[in-house]
Amino acid sequence: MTIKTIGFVAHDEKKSELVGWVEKNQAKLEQLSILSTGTTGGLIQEKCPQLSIQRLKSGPLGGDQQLGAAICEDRLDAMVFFIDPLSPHPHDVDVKALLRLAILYNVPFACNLASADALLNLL
Ligand SMILES: O=C(CO)COP(=O)(O)O
Repeated sequence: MTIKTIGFVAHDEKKSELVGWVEKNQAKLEQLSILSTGTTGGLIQEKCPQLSIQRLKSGPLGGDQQLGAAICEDRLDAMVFFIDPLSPHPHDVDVKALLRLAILYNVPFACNLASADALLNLL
């Protein structure tokens, strides 16, 4: 499996965890094109200006659906989505739809630190 493009998403309570993980692994991630929901992508870009990040809409405004479309169109090879399991989200249906498409299209995705570390081994 060749991973050229990766998606990054995190719910608010998980954003600092994801930004820290990307910072720690940026040397490996620099070789990839990155798609990210708007707010998550902005925070990552601030800390890691050398990464090439295409920022989509914010998640609640359609960013999760844009990532889903990228999966359907074969434009996303892997995804790290740090989900907050303890808070309700108004766009929960979008989150579910994105995960459903990742499963359907056999796109590897990681939803916590341990699985994100494992995903890195595919790069
Ligand atoms: O809500 C999100 C994922 O469901 C993330 O969107 P943002 O990165 O724009 O906050």
